[in-house]
Amino acid sequence: MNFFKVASVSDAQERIKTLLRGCRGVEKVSLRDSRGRILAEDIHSQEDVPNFNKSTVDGYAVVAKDTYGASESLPTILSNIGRVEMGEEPSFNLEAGQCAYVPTGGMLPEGSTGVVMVEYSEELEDEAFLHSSVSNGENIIYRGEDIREGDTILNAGAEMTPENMGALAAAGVMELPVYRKIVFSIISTGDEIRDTSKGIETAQVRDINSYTIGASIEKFGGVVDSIAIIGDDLDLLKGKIEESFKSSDVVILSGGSSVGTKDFTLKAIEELGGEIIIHGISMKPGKPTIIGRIGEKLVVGLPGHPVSATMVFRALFEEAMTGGREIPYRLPLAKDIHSTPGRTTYQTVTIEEGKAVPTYGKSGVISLLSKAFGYIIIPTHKEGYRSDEIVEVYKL
Ligand SMILES: Nc1nc2c(c(=O)[nH]1)N[C@H]1C(S)=C(S)[C@@H](COP(=O)(O)OP(=O)(O)OC[C@H]3O[C@@H](n4cnc5c(N)ncnc54)[C@H](O)[C@@H]3O)O[C@H]1N2
Ligand code: MOO
Repeated sequence: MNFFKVASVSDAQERIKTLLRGCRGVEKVSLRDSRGRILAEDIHSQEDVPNFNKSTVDGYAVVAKDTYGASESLPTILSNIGRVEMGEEPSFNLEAGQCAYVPTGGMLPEGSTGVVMVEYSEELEDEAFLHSSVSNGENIIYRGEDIREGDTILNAGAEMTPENMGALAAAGVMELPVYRKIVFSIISTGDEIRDTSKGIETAQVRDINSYTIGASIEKFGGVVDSIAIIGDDLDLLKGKIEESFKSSDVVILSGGSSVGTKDFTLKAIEELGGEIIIHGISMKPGKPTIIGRIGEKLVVGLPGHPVSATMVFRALFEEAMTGGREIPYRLPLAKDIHSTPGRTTYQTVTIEEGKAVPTYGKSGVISLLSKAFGYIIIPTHKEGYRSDEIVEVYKL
């Protein structure tokens, strides 16, 4: 393999980001179906939330000043002028010397500046004895206090979390523009690869990569359109890539990226008229990675080794697809780690007694990942980390 163009991890990430942007259209989805989607435009509120002054307690709406000095032994006595019903506008206003019963969430009569909780009151015919004072604004949410008409509720790029969905629901935004999900096809290559629950012959291997990559695509908000296993046959591979691109934005290949005589990924991209953008990344594991394009579409050849394929996919696509990485845990290291100079090392770790413990294994061994808690990234220029240094651990 000619690694004369080996790229840094950050170069490769930038290329992927740019290429994915080209595939990203915008579509409208209903608020109910928006969880996990990324907003394509800022969303402004067309209304005040709430659209009335409301009580946050069951109690008596008052002019706060009237209650000043009220206590258990010396109540304020106010004229009780009515009851507010939930969901209804009160038919009266409140003036000094008056109070009115308002349930939690009920609309306050105009003139109210506080609400005394019901447990500090006694109602006697058309009067209420209030045994506690309230300050101005106490127990009230004012019109527009939550969201004001014209406010930006969410910015473009925001992820639609349950909480963000709540904010849009409050303002009645029932349909929203989100980025279209990126559509992927996965092709696992190799004469030895099988996808079956039945027995396999000696020297055959069960397909792992379409599972790890497929699930990662969905986790990062993409769609898996098709999955195929193709033997080491250049024409079959070319045909499958062309077919996949009829309905996908990105084709992910695994295997066949290294130097073996049957490693066809490079040839397939070139013979389909594509361009090789990156061949080789200074990353460990995952050096023999290929990034190419055929027209506007992106083709990525991941190394066949399952640990490498999974880690490279995450390194290249997580941020580009989700807009950010999850915040890492900051933990002390249990022992020294040495890394390969000139390569960004993705080092798996477990956690024991609050410390990150590096775990080692070959990149063909998937249990290295399934047993790990997460990984740390050792930058190219670092030779490693010392025991007890604080490191950032990303969860797998
Ligand atoms: N002479 C050299 N040999 C290798 C080099 C090198 O620089 N010089 N690099 C090694 C590294 S590092 C990696 S990573 C692999 C990458 O090889 P390929 O991308 O060509 O992958 P394959 O040879 O097809 O497969 C490698 C290994 O992984 C297994 N595999 C492949 N696909 C799957 C799958 N879908 N599910 C489960 N396992 C899979 C495959 O059976 C092989 O065992 O090259 C090294 N060699
Ligand atoms: O890059 Mo290989 O991906 O180190 O195992």
